[in-house]
Amino acid sequence: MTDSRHRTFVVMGVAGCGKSSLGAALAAALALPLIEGDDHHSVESRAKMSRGIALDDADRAGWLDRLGAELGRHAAQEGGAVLSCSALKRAYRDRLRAACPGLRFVFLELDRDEALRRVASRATHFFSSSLVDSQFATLERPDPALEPDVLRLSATQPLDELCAAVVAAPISADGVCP
Ligand SMILES: Nc1ncnc2c1ncn2[C@@H]1O[C@H](COP(=O)(O)OP(=O)(O)OP(=O)(O)O)[C@@H](O)[C@H]1O
Ligand SMILES: O=C(O)[C@H](O)[C@@H](O)[C@H](O)[C@H](O)CO
Repeated sequence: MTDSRHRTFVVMGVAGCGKSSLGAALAAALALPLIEGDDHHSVESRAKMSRGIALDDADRAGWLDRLGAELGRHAAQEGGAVLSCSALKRAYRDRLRAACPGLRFVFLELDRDEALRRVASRATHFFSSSLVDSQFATLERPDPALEPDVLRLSATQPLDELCAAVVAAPISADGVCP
């Protein structure tokens, strides 16, 4: 029986990996609400990123708490949700896990050159392409042994294949991806 613990997802990774694209596709495929992480940054954080200044732990703390609260609310009221959120560090992911137990993460892996190409090709987005290197410097890749609730996928796969892989991923009795 599927419950909200099995239907609450965070699509994570560096800028440009495809979080928003896969998040939207997954939310549509599973008829779940989408929480776009970028919509919940403070005005100050968005201004920093537009100026090419990377966020730090303090900038991200309140943002992660707002996202955790949104996840918990949607899980309780709507049986799940899909969140697009960089969640670059283990501590950030743990903060979300604490706010919404049973989360499943989807890590979209992308190399630096392709991330830079994708970010630089977006003319209107607030995120400065000069920040791509800082995203990789901050990223703590999930260790499968320590974070078994993370499904790793190559971000270069076509969107429909990524979406199908998440939907088909096995779930163990405690709600994590084996
Ligand atoms: N699977 C994919 N294959 C090829 N291109 C993709 C794929 N997914 C997304 N893209 C493209 O990569 C760019 C970045 O995608 P998207 O905005 O979804 O990434 P993001 O991780 O949400 O980025 P950010 O965090 O900076 O907002 C877009 O131009 C999008 O069309
Ligand atoms: O943690 C962060 O540094 C931010 O969330 C960034 O990752 C951006 O929000 C995003 O990637 C650009 O849209």
